[in-house]
Amino acid sequence: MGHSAAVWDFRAATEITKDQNGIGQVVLRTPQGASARVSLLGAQITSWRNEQGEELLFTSSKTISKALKATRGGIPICFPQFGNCGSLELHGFARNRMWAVDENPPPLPANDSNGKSFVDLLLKSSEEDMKCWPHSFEFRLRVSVTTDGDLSLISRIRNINGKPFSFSFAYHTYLLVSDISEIRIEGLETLDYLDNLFQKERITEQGDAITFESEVDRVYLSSPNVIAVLDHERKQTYVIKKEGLPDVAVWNPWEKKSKSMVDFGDEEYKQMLCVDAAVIEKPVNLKPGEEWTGRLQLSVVPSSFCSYC
Ligand SMILES: O=P(O)(O)OC[C@H]1O[C@H](O)[C@H](O)[C@@H](O)[C@@H]1O
Repeated sequence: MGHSAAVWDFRAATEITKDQNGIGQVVLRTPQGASARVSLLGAQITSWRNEQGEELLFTSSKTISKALKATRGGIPICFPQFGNCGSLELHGFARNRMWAVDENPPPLPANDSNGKSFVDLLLKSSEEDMKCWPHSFEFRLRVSVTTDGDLSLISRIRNINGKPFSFSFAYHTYLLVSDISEIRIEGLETLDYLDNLFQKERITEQGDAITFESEVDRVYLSSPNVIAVLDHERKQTYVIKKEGLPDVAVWNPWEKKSKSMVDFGDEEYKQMLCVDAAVIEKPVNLKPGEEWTGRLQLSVVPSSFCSYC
Protein backbone atom coordinates (compact mmCIF):
# COMPACT_ATOMS: atom_id res chain seq x y z
CA MET A 1 0.00 0.00 0.00
CA GLY A 2 3.00 2.28 0.51
CA HIS A 3 1.53 3.98 3.58
CA SER A 4 3.19 3.88 6.95
CA ALA A 5 1.15 3.86 10.16
CA ALA A 6 2.94 7.05 11.26
CA VAL A 7 1.41 9.17 8.49
CA TRP A 8 -1.80 7.22 8.02
CA ASP A 9 -4.84 9.37 8.68
CA PHE A 10 -7.05 6.96 10.63
CA ARG A 11 -9.98 9.38 10.53
CA ALA A 12 -9.80 9.71 6.75
CA ALA A 13 -9.56 5.91 6.47
CA THR A 14 -13.04 5.64 7.97
CA GLU A 15 -15.62 5.89 5.25
CA ILE A 16 -19.40 6.09 5.58
CA THR A 17 -21.19 4.61 2.57
CA LYS A 18 -24.42 2.77 1.76
CA ASP A 19 -24.80 -0.96 1.17
CA GLN A 20 -26.72 -2.40 -1.80
CA ASN A 21 -30.00 -1.91 0.09
CA GLY A 22 -29.28 1.75 0.80
CA ILE A 23 -28.48 1.12 4.47
CA GLY A 24 -25.63 3.15 5.93
CA GLN A 25 -22.40 1.32 6.69
CA VAL A 26 -18.96 2.28 7.94
CA VAL A 27 -15.80 0.91 6.36
CA LEU A 28 -12.60 0.89 8.44
CA ARG A 29 -9.19 0.38 6.82
CA THR A 30 -5.62 0.09 8.09
CA PRO A 31 -2.45 1.19 6.28
CA GLN A 32 -1.49 -2.48 5.85
CA GLY A 33 -4.76 -3.28 4.06
CA ALA A 34 -6.89 -4.98 6.72
CA SER A 35 -10.50 -3.79 6.89
CA ALA A 36 -13.87 -4.17 8.56
CA ARG A 37 -17.38 -3.12 7.61
CA VAL A 38 -20.14 -2.37 10.08
CA SER A 39 -23.76 -1.80 9.17
CA LEU A 40 -25.84 0.85 10.90
CA LEU A 41 -28.57 -1.79 10.89
CA GLY A 42 -27.92 -3.57 14.15
CA ALA A 43 -24.29 -2.35 14.36
CA GLN A 44 -23.66 -5.73 12.77
CA ILE A 45 -20.10 -6.40 11.58
CA THR A 46 -20.65 -7.60 8.02
CA SER A 47 -17.03 -8.09 6.97
CA TRP A 48 -13.55 -8.42 8.46
CA ARG A 49 -10.65 -8.92 6.08
CA ASN A 50 -6.96 -9.55 6.66
CA GLU A 51 -4.10 -7.67 4.95
CA GLN A 52 -4.38 -9.98 1.93
CA GLY A 53 -8.02 -9.02 1.56
CA GLU A 54 -9.26 -12.48 2.61
CA GLU A 55 -12.62 -12.55 4.38
CA LEU A 56 -12.58 -13.96 7.91
CA LEU A 57 -16.28 -13.89 8.78
CA PHE A 58 -18.98 -16.14 7.32
CA THR A 59 -21.97 -14.64 5.52
CA SER A 60 -24.58 -16.91 4.00
CA SER A 61 -24.80 -16.77 0.22
CA LYS A 62 -28.56 -17.08 0.70
CA THR A 63 -28.75 -14.03 2.92
CA ILE A 64 -32.12 -12.39 2.53
CA SER A 65 -32.35 -8.67 3.07
CA LYS A 66 -35.57 -8.14 4.93
CA ALA A 67 -36.59 -4.71 6.11
CA LEU A 68 -34.82 -4.02 9.38
CA LYS A 69 -33.72 -7.61 10.00
CA ALA A 70 -30.19 -8.80 10.74
CA THR A 71 -28.66 -10.93 7.98
CA ARG A 72 -27.19 -14.39 8.67
CA GLY A 73 -23.49 -14.02 9.22
CA GLY A 74 -20.89 -11.52 10.36
CA ILE A 75 -21.25 -10.48 14.00
CA PRO A 76 -24.77 -9.51 15.06
CA ILE A 77 -25.09 -7.94 18.52
CA CYS A 78 -27.48 -9.83 20.80
CA PHE A 79 -29.04 -7.50 23.38
CA PRO A 80 -30.92 -7.35 25.74
CA GLN A 81 -31.52 -11.08 25.36
CA PHE A 82 -29.46 -13.98 24.04
CA GLY A 83 -31.32 -16.69 22.13
CA ASN A 84 -34.83 -17.41 23.35
CA CYS A 85 -34.08 -17.21 27.06
CA GLY A 86 -36.64 -14.41 27.61
CA SER A 87 -39.85 -13.01 26.19
CA LEU A 88 -38.26 -10.85 23.47
CA GLU A 89 -37.57 -11.71 19.83
CA LEU A 90 -34.70 -14.18 19.24
CA HIS A 91 -31.40 -12.58 20.36
CA GLY A 92 -33.14 -9.33 21.41
CA PHE A 93 -34.02 -6.27 19.37
CA ALA A 94 -30.68 -4.40 19.13
CA ARG A 95 -29.57 -6.28 16.00
CA ASN A 96 -32.74 -5.21 14.19
CA ARG A 97 -32.58 -1.49 15.02
CA MET A 98 -30.92 1.40 13.19
CA TRP A 99 -27.92 2.69 15.15
CA ALA A 100 -26.40 6.17 14.81
CA VAL A 101 -22.78 7.19 14.42
CA ASP A 102 -21.79 8.69 17.77
CA GLU A 103 -19.66 11.76 17.00
CA ASN A 104 -18.98 12.60 20.61
CA PRO A 105 -18.73 9.45 22.74
CA PRO A 106 -17.48 9.51 26.33
CA PRO A 107 -13.72 8.87 26.14
CA LEU A 108 -12.15 5.44 26.28
CA PRO A 109 -8.55 4.83 27.44
CA ALA A 110 -5.97 6.16 24.91
CA ASN A 111 -4.95 2.55 24.09
CA ASP A 112 -8.38 1.98 22.59
CA SER A 113 -7.90 4.79 20.05
CA ASN A 114 -4.21 5.21 19.23
CA GLY A 115 -3.07 3.46 16.07
CA LYS A 116 -6.52 2.15 15.22
CA SER A 117 -9.20 2.84 12.64
CA PHE A 118 -12.41 3.04 14.60
CA VAL A 119 -15.99 4.21 14.72
CA ASP A 120 -18.42 4.71 17.61
CA LEU A 121 -22.05 3.75 17.23
CA LEU A 122 -24.97 4.45 19.53
CA LEU A 123 -28.36 2.88 20.21
CA LYS A 124 -30.81 4.44 22.65
CA SER A 125 -34.01 2.90 23.97
CA SER A 126 -37.00 3.92 21.85
CA GLU A 127 -40.60 4.39 22.94
CA GLU A 128 -41.57 1.40 20.80
CA ASP A 129 -39.00 -0.90 22.45
CA MET A 130 -39.96 0.37 25.90
CA LYS A 131 -43.36 -1.28 25.37
CA CYS A 132 -41.78 -4.76 25.48
CA TRP A 133 -38.61 -3.94 27.48
CA PRO A 134 -39.40 -0.98 29.72
CA HIS A 135 -35.86 0.18 30.51
CA SER A 136 -33.94 3.27 29.37
CA PHE A 137 -30.41 2.57 28.21
CA GLU A 138 -27.60 3.93 26.07
CA PHE A 139 -25.59 1.32 24.21
CA ARG A 140 -22.27 2.52 22.76
CA LEU A 141 -20.24 0.26 20.52
CA ARG A 142 -16.64 1.06 19.51
CA VAL A 143 -15.54 -0.97 16.47
CA SER A 144 -11.81 -0.83 15.68
CA VAL A 145 -9.30 -2.47 13.40
CA THR A 146 -5.75 -2.38 14.78
CA THR A 147 -2.60 -1.98 12.68
CA ASP A 148 -2.09 -5.74 13.16
CA GLY A 149 -5.49 -6.31 11.57
CA ASP A 150 -7.23 -7.39 14.79
CA LEU A 151 -10.92 -6.62 15.12
CA SER A 152 -11.84 -5.07 18.45
CA LEU A 153 -15.36 -4.50 19.76
CA ILE A 154 -16.10 -2.60 22.96
CA SER A 155 -19.68 -2.42 24.20
CA ARG A 156 -20.66 0.05 26.89
CA ILE A 157 -24.21 -0.22 28.16
CA ARG A 158 -25.45 2.43 30.58
CA ASN A 159 -28.56 2.33 32.72
CA ILE A 160 -30.25 5.73 32.42
CA ASN A 161 -33.38 4.32 34.03
CA GLY A 162 -34.73 5.12 37.49
CA LYS A 163 -34.49 1.44 38.51
CA PRO A 164 -32.15 -1.52 37.93
CA PHE A 165 -32.45 -3.77 34.90
CA SER A 166 -30.91 -7.07 33.78
CA PHE A 167 -29.83 -8.23 30.36
CA SER A 168 -27.99 -10.99 28.56
CA PHE A 169 -25.64 -10.25 25.71
CA ALA A 170 -23.53 -11.85 22.96
CA TYR A 171 -21.23 -11.01 20.12
CA HIS A 172 -22.82 -13.65 17.85
CA THR A 173 -19.64 -14.31 15.87
CA TYR A 174 -19.95 -16.30 12.63
CA LEU A 175 -16.35 -17.36 11.88
CA LEU A 176 -15.53 -18.46 8.35
CA VAL A 177 -13.78 -21.84 8.46
CA SER A 178 -12.35 -24.11 5.76
CA ASP A 179 -14.26 -27.23 6.86
CA ILE A 180 -16.03 -27.62 10.19
CA SER A 181 -14.85 -31.22 10.57
CA GLU A 182 -11.22 -29.92 10.59
CA ILE A 183 -11.80 -27.44 13.43
CA ARG A 184 -10.76 -27.67 17.09
CA ILE A 185 -11.60 -25.21 19.83
CA GLU A 186 -9.11 -25.02 22.69
CA GLY A 187 -9.74 -23.31 26.01
CA LEU A 188 -13.17 -24.74 26.83
CA GLU A 189 -12.06 -28.22 27.95
CA THR A 190 -13.14 -29.35 31.46
CA LEU A 191 -15.76 -26.56 31.66
CA ASP A 192 -19.45 -27.06 32.36
CA TYR A 193 -21.82 -26.28 29.52
CA LEU A 194 -25.56 -26.01 28.99
CA ASP A 195 -26.58 -28.22 26.08
CA ASN A 196 -29.34 -26.59 24.03
CA LEU A 197 -29.90 -29.92 22.27
CA PHE A 198 -30.89 -31.49 25.64
CA GLN A 199 -33.16 -28.88 27.26
CA LYS A 200 -30.16 -26.87 28.52
CA GLU A 201 -28.93 -29.81 30.61
CA ARG A 202 -25.67 -28.97 32.46
CA ILE A 203 -22.83 -31.24 31.35
CA THR A 204 -19.07 -31.24 32.06
CA GLU A 205 -16.86 -31.20 28.96
CA GLN A 206 -14.73 -34.36 28.83
CA GLY A 207 -12.79 -33.89 25.58
CA ASP A 208 -9.32 -32.28 25.45
CA ALA A 209 -10.64 -29.93 22.72
CA ILE A 210 -14.01 -29.33 21.06
CA THR A 211 -14.33 -31.00 17.65
CA PHE A 212 -17.35 -31.31 15.35
CA GLU A 213 -19.01 -34.36 13.84
CA SER A 214 -22.70 -33.50 14.37
CA GLU A 215 -24.81 -30.55 15.52
CA VAL A 216 -23.39 -28.61 18.47
CA ASP A 217 -25.41 -25.95 20.31
CA ARG A 218 -23.90 -25.24 23.74
CA VAL A 219 -23.18 -22.49 26.20
CA TYR A 220 -19.84 -22.99 27.98
CA LEU A 221 -19.89 -21.36 31.40
CA SER A 222 -17.28 -19.22 33.16
CA SER A 223 -14.65 -19.71 30.47
CA PRO A 224 -11.10 -18.32 30.40
CA ASN A 225 -10.60 -14.96 28.69
CA VAL A 226 -8.61 -16.41 25.78
CA ILE A 227 -9.76 -19.26 23.58
CA ALA A 228 -8.47 -20.48 20.24
CA VAL A 229 -10.21 -21.86 17.16
CA LEU A 230 -7.72 -23.91 15.14
CA ASP A 231 -8.33 -24.38 11.43
CA HIS A 232 -5.97 -27.15 10.30
CA GLU A 233 -6.74 -26.87 6.61
CA ARG A 234 -6.13 -23.12 6.45
CA LYS A 235 -3.22 -23.49 8.91
CA GLN A 236 -4.49 -20.54 10.87
CA THR A 237 -5.92 -19.92 14.30
CA TYR A 238 -8.54 -17.45 15.43
CA VAL A 239 -7.61 -16.13 18.86
CA ILE A 240 -10.60 -14.83 20.80
CA LYS A 241 -9.81 -12.52 23.72
CA LYS A 242 -12.64 -11.23 25.85
CA GLU A 243 -13.35 -9.26 29.01
CA GLY A 244 -16.58 -9.02 30.96
CA LEU A 245 -18.01 -11.92 28.94
CA PRO A 246 -17.82 -15.12 30.99
CA ASP A 247 -19.76 -17.47 28.72
CA VAL A 248 -19.06 -18.82 25.23
CA ALA A 249 -21.88 -20.07 23.00
CA VAL A 250 -20.73 -22.56 20.37
CA TRP A 251 -23.05 -23.45 17.51
CA ASN A 252 -22.88 -25.36 14.27
CA PRO A 253 -26.21 -26.70 12.91
CA TRP A 254 -24.44 -29.46 10.89
CA GLU A 255 -27.23 -29.35 8.34
CA LYS A 256 -29.68 -26.85 7.02
CA LYS A 257 -32.69 -26.85 9.33
CA SER A 258 -35.06 -26.89 6.40
CA LYS A 259 -37.94 -24.58 7.24
CA SER A 260 -36.48 -22.26 9.83
CA MET A 261 -33.23 -21.52 7.95
CA VAL A 262 -34.35 -20.35 4.53
CA ASP A 263 -31.39 -17.97 4.50
CA PHE A 264 -28.84 -20.78 4.63
CA GLY A 265 -27.40 -22.90 1.81
CA ASP A 266 -27.63 -26.71 2.03
CA GLU A 267 -23.91 -27.24 2.58
CA GLU A 268 -22.98 -23.91 4.13
CA TYR A 269 -22.78 -25.35 7.64
CA LYS A 270 -19.34 -26.68 6.63
CA GLN A 271 -17.90 -23.16 6.33
CA MET A 272 -19.35 -21.60 9.49
CA LEU A 273 -18.82 -21.80 13.21
CA CYS A 274 -20.45 -19.50 15.73
CA VAL A 275 -18.28 -18.84 18.77
CA ASP A 276 -20.02 -16.13 20.76
CA ALA A 277 -18.39 -14.29 23.65
CA ALA A 278 -21.39 -13.71 25.89
CA VAL A 279 -23.12 -13.16 29.19
CA ILE A 280 -25.88 -15.76 29.36
CA GLU A 281 -26.11 -17.84 32.53
CA LYS A 282 -25.97 -14.96 35.00
CA PRO A 283 -27.41 -11.84 33.34
CA VAL A 284 -25.80 -8.47 34.02
CA ASN A 285 -27.68 -6.45 36.61
CA LEU A 286 -27.20 -2.71 36.18
CA LYS A 287 -28.22 -0.17 38.79
CA PRO A 288 -29.35 3.34 37.76
CA GLY A 289 -26.38 5.32 36.42
CA GLU A 290 -24.11 2.26 36.17
CA GLU A 291 -22.29 1.19 33.03
CA TRP A 292 -21.24 -2.30 31.92
CA THR A 293 -18.38 -2.95 29.50
CA GLY A 294 -17.84 -6.08 27.39
CA ARG A 295 -14.76 -6.37 25.17
CA LEU A 296 -13.93 -8.75 22.36
CA GLN A 297 -10.68 -8.86 20.37
CA LEU A 298 -10.36 -11.24 17.42
CA SER A 299 -6.99 -12.01 15.81
CA VAL A 300 -5.86 -14.50 13.23
CA VAL A 301 -2.39 -16.01 13.41
CA PRO A 302 -0.65 -18.78 11.47
CA SER A 303 -1.14 -21.94 13.56
CA SER A 304 2.63 -22.39 13.90
CA PHE A 305 2.95 -18.95 15.55
CA CYS A 306 0.10 -19.36 17.97
CA SER A 307 1.55 -19.09 21.44
CA TYR A 308 -1.77 -20.25 22.76
CA CYS A 309 -1.74 -23.52 20.77
O1 LIG B 1 -30.17 -17.52 13.27
P1 LIG B 1 -29.40 -16.67 14.24
O2 LIG B 1 -30.21 -15.56 14.72
O3 LIG B 1 -28.07 -16.28 13.75
O4 LIG B 1 -29.19 -17.60 15.52
C1 LIG B 1 -28.87 -18.92 15.35
C2 LIG B 1 -28.48 -19.68 16.61
O5 LIG B 1 -28.09 -18.84 17.64
C3 LIG B 1 -27.67 -19.43 18.86
O6 LIG B 1 -26.33 -19.71 18.83
C4 LIG B 1 -28.49 -20.59 19.30
O7 LIG B 1 -27.90 -21.31 20.35
C5 LIG B 1 -28.93 -21.47 18.18
O8 LIG B 1 -29.84 -22.45 18.63
C6 LIG B 1 -29.53 -20.61 17.10
O9 LIG B 1 -30.18 -21.37 16.15
